Amino acid sequence: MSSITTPKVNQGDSKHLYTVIVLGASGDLAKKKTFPALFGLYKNKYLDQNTRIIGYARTKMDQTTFEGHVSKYIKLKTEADKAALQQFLKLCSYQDGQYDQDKDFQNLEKHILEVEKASGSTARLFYMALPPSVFIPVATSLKRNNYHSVEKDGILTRLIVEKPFGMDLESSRKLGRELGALFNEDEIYRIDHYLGKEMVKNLMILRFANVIFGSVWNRQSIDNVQITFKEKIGTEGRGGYFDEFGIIRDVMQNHLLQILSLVAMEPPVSLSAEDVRDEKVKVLRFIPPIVKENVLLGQYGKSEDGKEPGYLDDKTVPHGSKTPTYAAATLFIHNDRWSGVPFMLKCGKALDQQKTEIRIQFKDVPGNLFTGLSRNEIVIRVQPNEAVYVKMMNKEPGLGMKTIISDLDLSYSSRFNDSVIPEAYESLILDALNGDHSNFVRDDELDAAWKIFTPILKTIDQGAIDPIPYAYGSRGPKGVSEFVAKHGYTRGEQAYVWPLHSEAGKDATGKDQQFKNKSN
Ligand SMILES: NC(=O)C1=CN([C@@H]2O[C@H](COP(=O)(O)OP(=O)(O)OC[C@H]3O[C@@H](n4cnc5c(N)ncnc54)[C@H](OP(=O)(O)O)[C@@H]3O)[C@@H](O)[C@H]2O)C=CC1
Ligand SMILES: O=C1O[C@H](COP(=O)(O)O)[C@@H](O)[C@H](O)[C@H]1O
Repeated sequence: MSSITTPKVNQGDSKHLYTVIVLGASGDLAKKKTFPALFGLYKNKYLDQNTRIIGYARTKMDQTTFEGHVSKYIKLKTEADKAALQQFLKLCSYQDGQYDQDKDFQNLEKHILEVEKASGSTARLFYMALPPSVFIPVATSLKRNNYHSVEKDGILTRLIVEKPFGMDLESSRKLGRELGALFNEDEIYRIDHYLGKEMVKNLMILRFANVIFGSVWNRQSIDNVQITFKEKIGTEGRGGYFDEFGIIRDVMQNHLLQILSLVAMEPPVSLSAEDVRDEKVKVLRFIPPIVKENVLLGQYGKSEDGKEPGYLDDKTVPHGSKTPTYAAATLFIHNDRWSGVPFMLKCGKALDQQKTEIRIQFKDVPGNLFTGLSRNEIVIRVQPNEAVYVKMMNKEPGLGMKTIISDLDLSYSSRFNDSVIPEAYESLILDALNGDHSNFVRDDELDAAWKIFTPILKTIDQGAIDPIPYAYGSRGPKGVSEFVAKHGYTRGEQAYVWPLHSEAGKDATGKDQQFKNKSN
């Protein structure tokens, strides 16, 4: 049985023991992602057992309430997990304070110093799980009251920053300038949690460690690429926040574009963070801004049965808002490898299913030896049910020479069933502790990304594109199939059913359902 690569066991930066300070510790992100990820690392011994965790936020909480908050989303499967959580909570403490008061950050400093004295830690990782409005005030207060350097005091400081990194090119640059005046680029870790997902991290290996993929990864062989993000849930509970941003800023400009850059970049000189990020920036700079003609927007309404509310039914959403909850956009990369190949990014909320996938569709087979062929596709399923499958034509078993569509299927659940896939946040926090920037967004990468999206976002913000309504729980707005077809995606003549590798996937005769497919 093969095993997937697990992060190297490293107790943080080799010579440093960390105190992790979570700012915004009372919030949603901290409770749903940050604390569970820190616990996951602790439990699996990727975090030094002497690491200390301090929460900081405005809400007043005693230790018991804080522990309840830390534990709320931690899943405990075994008795050993329960025991580990009790040990983990002993490492956690909380301090309340405002986000713009020096005296409160001085109190935090006293708390950190006490913790450092007791644990012997020599490095601080500040994790900003905060809304963008307090981002710079907090960074300024930290720099004034809690910043140390290895050179001056033997203490290392690192800062993890969460998106959104601005609203457009201008605001992102302003944020970058203000943050850059406080911290060095090598102290900043901008999180795009999609870069911590197993299948996104797998992209470089698939591309650059397989000669069979490497040699066809270009415009000569590939017809079009789709990167799709679908969520079943709507904006429930965060409509007010979401309305300021819309789906393009929420998902497409960051998560999907990061995936695109890994799919499309040239091989890096080495796996070093700077070499990888140099290539990602380079490919983004070959992409001109998205034009209106290559965009389709949607906004969800009530579900067909009327049970699920529409986006505009949310009282926190401004009346008559045109904010898109669905977007499809086609980008082109004007370089030798990709010229003319459409990269379609699609994302939406309140859709028929949850999935994130990369679908690389190849050109038609030249000539007319066979008819009714479907195109080859490489599909990389990021989530759920991680998989890589290659759709290909095969001879239908039996007498005759009929073709049938089939697949080479690498489903992680059956191939790597003894391996645990780490949560994206676990992987990224470990990288930050280890000082590895490869899977974090560099400032010039951000700049290149905003250049692609800012003009179309301005057009959308002016209300110049009406979103097409779609029902909650549907495939998206009418026109999506035509949109992808316009940019070259062909569904093929043969119906394709995945046999599922289970009894449910067999028909009455015990044959895989796949063989019931109609072929030429
Ligand atoms: N290892 C694994 O896990 C494997 C799983 N499978 C599963 O088998 C099933 C079929 O796989 P696959 O061949 O890749 O998918 P299909 O080719 O059936 O369809 C996928 C693509 O076509 C689009 N699409 C779906 N329905 C329509 C429609 N009615 N009109 C136009 N476009 C449509 C989808 O778009 P959109 O998503 O945007 O709606 C998507 O881009 C999937 O559920 C897949 O996950 C297959 C092989 C291996
Ligand atoms: O950043 C975001 O991502 C989530 C989806 O993340 P996932 O890991 O669950 O796929 C999305 O729901 C949210 O709107 C967005 O801000």
